Amino acid sequence: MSTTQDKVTQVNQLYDTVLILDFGSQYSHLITRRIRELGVYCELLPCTQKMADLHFKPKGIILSGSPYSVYDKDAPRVDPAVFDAGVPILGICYGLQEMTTYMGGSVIACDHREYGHAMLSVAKHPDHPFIDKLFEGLSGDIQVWMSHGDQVSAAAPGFTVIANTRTAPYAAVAHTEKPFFGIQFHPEVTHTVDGQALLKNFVISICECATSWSMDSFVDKEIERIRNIVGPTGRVVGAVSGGVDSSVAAKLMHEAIGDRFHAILVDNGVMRLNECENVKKMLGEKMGINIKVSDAADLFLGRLKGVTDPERKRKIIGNTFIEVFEAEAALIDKECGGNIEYLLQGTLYPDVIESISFKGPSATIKTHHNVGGLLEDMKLKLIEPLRELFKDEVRALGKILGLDDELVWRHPFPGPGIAIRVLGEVTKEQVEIARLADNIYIEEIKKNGFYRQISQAYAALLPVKAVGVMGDKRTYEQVIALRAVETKDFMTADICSGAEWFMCLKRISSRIINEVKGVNRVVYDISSKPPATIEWE
Ligand SMILES: Nc1ncnc2c1ncn2[C@@H]1O[C@H](COP(=O)(O)OP(=O)(O)OP(=O)(O)O)[C@@H](O)[C@H]1O
Ligand SMILES: O=c1[nH]c(=O)c2[nH+]cn([C@@H]3O[C@H](COP(=O)(O)O)[C@@H](O)[C@H]3O)c2[nH]1
Ligand SMILES: NC(=O)CC[C@H](N)C(=O)O
Ligand SMILES: [Mg+2]
Repeated sequence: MSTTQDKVTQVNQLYDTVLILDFGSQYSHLITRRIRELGVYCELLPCTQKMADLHFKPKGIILSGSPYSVYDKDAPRVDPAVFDAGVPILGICYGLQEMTTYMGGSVIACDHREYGHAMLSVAKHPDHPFIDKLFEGLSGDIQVWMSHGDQVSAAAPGFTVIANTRTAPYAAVAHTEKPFFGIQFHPEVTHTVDGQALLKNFVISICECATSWSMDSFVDKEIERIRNIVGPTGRVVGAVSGGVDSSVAAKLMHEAIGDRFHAILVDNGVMRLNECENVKKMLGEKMGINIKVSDAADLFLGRLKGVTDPERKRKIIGNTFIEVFEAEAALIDKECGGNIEYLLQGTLYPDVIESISFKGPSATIKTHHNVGGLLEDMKLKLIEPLRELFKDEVRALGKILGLDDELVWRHPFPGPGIAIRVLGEVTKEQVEIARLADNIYIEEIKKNGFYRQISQAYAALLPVKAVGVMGDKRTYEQVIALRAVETKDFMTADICSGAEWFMCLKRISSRIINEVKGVNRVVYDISSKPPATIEWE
């Protein structure tokens, strides 16, 4: 799908950009993270990307690792034009092997798969000082991390060895005439102690990239870019939830086009305590964004009546959400004389990376957005200002844009909200119990200074009753389960633990049982993800 962004300058045309070609390694996105951390912009594209179709000129190219062997029949191949691009190339693991094979060397299966640490000895080349730039500042034995079953058995013509290990005579090679480098180990993982220094040598010293990628510089350029896309009269609608992604996207849009941006918050009846009022105040009054809260609580709760299956709940909420959003957007469009051309989405780079496949764009396309279904009907063009950013970059951007810390560091909150945290049937009464318990939980977490170290915390209401005793009387009430996890990417997660945290949980339990009617027991969920998930439904 072509976006409006094709018409205007793209981010990769504004910054020195390193191109990372993905051959399917599980670490490919880490290379992207590490280089961005150096202040250099880079993009990860599938290895099927043809150089001829590239809309920008990269300052350097990195070929990633791969689960394939270069001698496999269906192994992914590099576009030969990469080697004529006239820019430095770094092959990592499979990238080294593929470059070696293409350029006339050979690669064979090793006797033993090598997975783990290895010590690297670096050789100096006084005759070719350029070659030594890759390991500049790194001397003696270097601890590196390997993960391979194949290795180079003969370097390609023109290449020379620049480092070896006990078992890998070609652990690093370089071309003596061209700026081509290959390494068997993985500099992108933290187990390679000086990996970041090596990547820095490559992108800054060898590719000569400017370290201009920072959220400070991104703000102005992006605002300018949005203005060019939308034009002087165009209008934009966007769904906002009060979560960090949609709030940062909304703020950026507001800075760019002011009141021509129309934000819509859907009250689906399963938001947290006072959330809609708070988000309206924060985005509307504090940030000056044109925001409308659409009260659809009864509609959502009506459709959820009698539904207990988690997937059906999600579907009903997702579909109803789209319906309400479309109706509101149509109303706004009418008010503005049919001027709305664009839909703002808070898509992040991980969504983009997950949607591409190293085998090429046709292999897997994941629909990852709950408002994606709007497009066909509404004929709106997409505008996604966070499309190139990782979550931590979005948070940094939020800070620069002056968003409150409370908003910037907000735990993620799922679109289906409390409906997937009330197990079993979702009724107004059950939502209210979960909502009050959750409010006490989060309030205490903040008061006791745990909020920032926890990645996500919430209270769920279980559809079971337990016996208790209160004021000498038997009680027979429901159970609240508390969840608190630490995670970087929400794909895997550990539970929060520690003596102080448990003391805090005890106080929270007592407050919930005393203050929330209908609850006489609180349990703490100690399951990690996997095998459990973060949400209960
Ligand atoms: N109640 C809601 N009203 C309007 N839009 C919503 C609502 N809930 C979710 N959305 C839309 O769905 C998108 C996806 O939600 P998601 O929770 O992944 O992101 P977020 O809320 O912006 O940030 P976070 O992940 O930090 O919660 C939001 O960016 C927003 O556009
Ligand atoms: O916007 C969202 N819509 C959803 O339908 C949804 N389901 C789960 N989540 C959030 O995703 C992360 C991982 O959750 P799970 O471990 O439960 O899959 C956690 O952060 C969850 O809160 C959602 N977010
Ligand atoms: N990590 C990798 O890139 C591995 C490449 C290749 N599959 C090997 O085993 O050597
Ligand atoms: Mg959210």
